[in-house]
Amino acid sequence: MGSESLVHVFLVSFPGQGHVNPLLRLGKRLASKGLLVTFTTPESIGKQMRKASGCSDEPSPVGDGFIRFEFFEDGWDEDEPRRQDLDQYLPQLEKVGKVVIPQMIRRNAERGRTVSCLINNPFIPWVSDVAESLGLPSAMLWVQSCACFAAYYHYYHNLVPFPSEEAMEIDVQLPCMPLLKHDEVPSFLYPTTPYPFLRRAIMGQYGNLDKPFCVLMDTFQELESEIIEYMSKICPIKTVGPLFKNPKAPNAVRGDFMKADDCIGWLDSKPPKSVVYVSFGSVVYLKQDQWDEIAFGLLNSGVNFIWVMKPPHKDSGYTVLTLPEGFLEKAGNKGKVVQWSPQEQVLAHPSVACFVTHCGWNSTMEALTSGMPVVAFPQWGDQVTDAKYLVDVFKVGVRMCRGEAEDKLITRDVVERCLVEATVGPKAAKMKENALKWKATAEAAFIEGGSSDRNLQAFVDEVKKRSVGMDHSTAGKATEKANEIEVEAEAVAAATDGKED
Ligand SMILES: O=c1c(-c2ccc(O)cc2)coc2cc(O[C@@H]3O[C@H](CO)[C@@H](O)[C@H](O)[C@H]3O)cc(O)c12
Ligand SMILES: O=c1ccn([C@@H]2O[C@H](COP(=O)(O)OP(=O)(O)O)[C@@H](O)[C@H]2O)c(=O)[nH]1
Repeated sequence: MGSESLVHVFLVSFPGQGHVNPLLRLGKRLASKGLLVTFTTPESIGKQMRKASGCSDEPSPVGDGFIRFEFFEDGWDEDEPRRQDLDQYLPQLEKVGKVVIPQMIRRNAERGRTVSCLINNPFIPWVSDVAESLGLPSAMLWVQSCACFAAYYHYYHNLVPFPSEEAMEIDVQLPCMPLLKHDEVPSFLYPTTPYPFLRRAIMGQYGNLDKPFCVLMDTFQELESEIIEYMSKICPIKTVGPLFKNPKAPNAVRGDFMKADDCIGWLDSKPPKSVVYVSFGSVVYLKQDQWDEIAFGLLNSGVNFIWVMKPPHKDSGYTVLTLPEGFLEKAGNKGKVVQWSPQEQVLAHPSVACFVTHCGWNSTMEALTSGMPVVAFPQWGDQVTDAKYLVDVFKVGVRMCRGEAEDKLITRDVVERCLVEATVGPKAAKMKENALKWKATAEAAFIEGGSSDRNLQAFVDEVKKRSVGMDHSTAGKATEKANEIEVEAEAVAAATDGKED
């Protein structure tokens, strides 16, 4: 069957690695169940994805369906530094997206690829408005834990007290969740967060939560059962994780912004469970003094290690981190420093003993599903909550810090102690045992007939059902509406021409 005759879903992603990865993985899972999937995000990132991962606009076969990429211009010059400022960039994306997404959908319909459903991830809630205005169903993929979803929900609706300027250090009790200490609540909710724009970006989604007919989540029933059950009564949640596992399409299509450095050959040469993998994800950037302590901690502990040292974005304002003098020589063949790693492969490798992680939700799911114990080094946002769960609830980790808000230098001795604790002795063995249990539970969820697979199938069936109900007049209406929007946009562009800075 050609890709034209398939039900077509259109995925719109916020341009961050931690957002693209889970949405693209969802796209691959949907394609493998027989849908045509178009994935879009701004061209600024599209360019990087094409170069690093070979993403193309030609449909690639995935299982019974296809996936293709179609990027859009966000209206700013290639090297516009304002992209680093979300308070400026998010409104720009919304302004442009509300015009260009309907145009893309119309062009697709004209080419025989009528779109049946729009799916977005957080930070771009206006995608549901676009869907609504076109008469299309929409869904949202939540890319953090259900626990964090619940925390933000209760904050947004003022359902329980959160830390405030009057009472900074209060603990937070949410239904069906362990008590969160004040610094275990997603840190964007602290009154003192240095990232209020990320709080606004997340909260935007809650203002629009009545629009998507389904909230998909990259978690699984058995991992967060009580809170999933609780929140399911309030929101149309479907857990579909771990999304990075796709039995029918391993690794074919990827969305990395940077090409991964090869380190698998090096890992192959190391003994089983002898390597510590250290990565802080795609956005966290530590300070130089902390970096130095980690470097010495790694050297002093004598472990083998792979350490990801991602260069900062040129407009981020961060100064490039350096390694202590003589570090690489001292580490010799014991250590490998890379700019970007093939993380899924690294976590699956038998030589790796533990993962020093910033506890981003993607990394958290990848670690659990790979049966990998962690050393938790959270910084901000959901990371501090994920760290609490990894250590106290899932029991697969040791805690190395409590987050950036603590503003505490973690010394080399502490780094060394945590590395030893996570790799040798009875505590390490127990954590590994727990991690392997999570791996098995995750596998049972994503294989055919598991909880996540059933939820995904139910979602696909629902999209198909709605697309049948959506006769040509609805599709025609979407095209008509897109035309109207385009005419309006042209008028707006003409009226504002030359008036913009
Ligand atoms: O890419 C960004 C940007 C950004 C800024 C400018 C620009 O032009 C493009 C992007 C800002 O904040 C982020 C925050 C993120 O938090 C991360 O989001 C994940 C998914 O929500 C969580 O799981 C992780 O813990 C958390 O670290 C992840 C990101 O990818 C980003
Ligand atoms: O060297 C690296 C570092 C990270 N990742 C991937 O980048 C994503 C990071 O997402 P996460 O939610 O963990 O953190 P964020 O970058 O959003 O803070 C995960 O899927 C990782 O597998 C990777 O492939 N190579």
